[in-house]
Amino acid sequence: MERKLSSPMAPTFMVSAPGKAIVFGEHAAVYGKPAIAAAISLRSYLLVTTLSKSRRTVQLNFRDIGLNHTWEIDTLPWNVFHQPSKKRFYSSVVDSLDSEFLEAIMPHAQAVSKHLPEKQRKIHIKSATAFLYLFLSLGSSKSPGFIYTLRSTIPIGAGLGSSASVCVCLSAALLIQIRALAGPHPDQPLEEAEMQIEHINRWAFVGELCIHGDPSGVDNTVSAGGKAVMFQRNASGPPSVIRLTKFPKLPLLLVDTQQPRSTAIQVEKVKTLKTNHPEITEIILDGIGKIATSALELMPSADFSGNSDALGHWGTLIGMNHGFLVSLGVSHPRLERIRELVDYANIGWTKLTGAGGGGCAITLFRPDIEDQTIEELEQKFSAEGFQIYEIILGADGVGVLWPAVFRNGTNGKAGEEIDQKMFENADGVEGINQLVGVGVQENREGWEFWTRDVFPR
Ligand SMILES: Nc1ncnc2c1ncn2[C@@H]1O[C@H](COP(=O)(O)OP(=O)(O)OP(=O)(O)O)[C@@H](O)[C@H]1O
Ligand SMILES: C[C@@](O)(CCO)CC(=O)[O-]
Ligand SMILES: [Mg+2]
Repeated sequence: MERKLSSPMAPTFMVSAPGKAIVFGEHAAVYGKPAIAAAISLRSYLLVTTLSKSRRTVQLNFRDIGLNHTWEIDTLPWNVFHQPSKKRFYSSVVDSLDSEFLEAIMPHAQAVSKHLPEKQRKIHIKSATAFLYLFLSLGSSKSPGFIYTLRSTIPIGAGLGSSASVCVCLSAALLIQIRALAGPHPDQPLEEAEMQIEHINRWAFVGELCIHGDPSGVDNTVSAGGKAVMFQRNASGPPSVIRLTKFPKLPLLLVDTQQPRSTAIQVEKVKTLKTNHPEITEIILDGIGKIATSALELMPSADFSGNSDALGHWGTLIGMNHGFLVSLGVSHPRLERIRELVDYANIGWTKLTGAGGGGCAITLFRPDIEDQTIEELEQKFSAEGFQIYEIILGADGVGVLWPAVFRNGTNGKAGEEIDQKMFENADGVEGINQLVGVGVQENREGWEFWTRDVFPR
């Protein structure tokens, strides 16, 4: 059965999904080793506006990367996607990309931002490809016109799962539009909510495939489900995912090198190393997996507040994990500089997080470190051009604001629509958070999440 995207009368709505920090196991996760990751309080927000019946266009307005492109719905390659032999039904499990689909999309994705320098254009093409693949897989040629406006507070290409959070937003929005999802609502049975998260997650993975090449699926899994997970890819079938209900409250600092890089390229680097030095690389990847397993074993007994033993064990594992990642060639001099500054001060353990090659590092502080010592370190980071993020681990997963109206009158009149221009023009991260940030208590009103609070913050 083919489902139609919702009618022209549908109200404007918004979806949101978090970024993530991988605490243990990046890169090894691609090769089926376990990884531990947590959703963070930085998020992406996608506003979906339905156009009047006569305007049959779809507009992708991805403000953070300066992408704004409109396609005529009738000119998109629906015939290729909807061939009887290939039709991807809304409930299918898709775990690889179809080369014929990609070929059909390519001219439409490449039509974006023709006049930009190659590097920037590549970013646009990746996002447009992910969008078109999902839109054509899930939507219908009879679709009314839409505008998809996206803003994110997650730095792009910094290892914090920006791509996955965008893909989760796109997947959730499209599945809502074809009415393949009920809820979320507060009295929804847990099992039903979990199934819907999984549905969103699977299509988000397809988006990640368009952006990354060979993603393990850990980023979209933790972004969709929120909180924290132990994730392990299986040789066939879906990955094994354990939701971690007792994730410790960690004294953590997140530092961005501001050195951009692409996850796909870093993953490719490890692949080449594995081809050239299969045995040694396998030992390293296996070692990383053992670290994640060991960290998980420590967790049920770990009360990290004031328990220096448990904290110290995790710290040692963080240091070892980083060492292995250095051996895989995915660190960067700027990441090593962060580690060096923390090591000199002897106040904690540092590892890169995400794909490396730049991007972010996490530092776990030793117990009883004076606030002043941390402040001094933060000043050094700022002076050397590093950016510090304050994050909370264990954030909510994907959520919906339906309809997208202000509930309490803090930002606009209660009941007034969050219109596209207002959202588009929100001033930077602060402006986005003030307008719609679900981390801001007043803005949470009206948002519904499929995830439940499994551990206290
Ligand atoms: N806010 C955004 N707007 C539009 N596209 C985005 C946005 N954030 C990420 N993307 C897309 O995702 C790509 C970056 O993904 P990439 O996987 O390289 O980095 P990341 O997801 O931030 O880091 P990691 O995968 O290591 O956690 C960009 O090139 C762009 O195509
Ligand atoms: C580097 C990697 O392990 C994590 C990227 O956040 C890639 C992946 O698992 O898809
Ligand atoms: Mg990514």
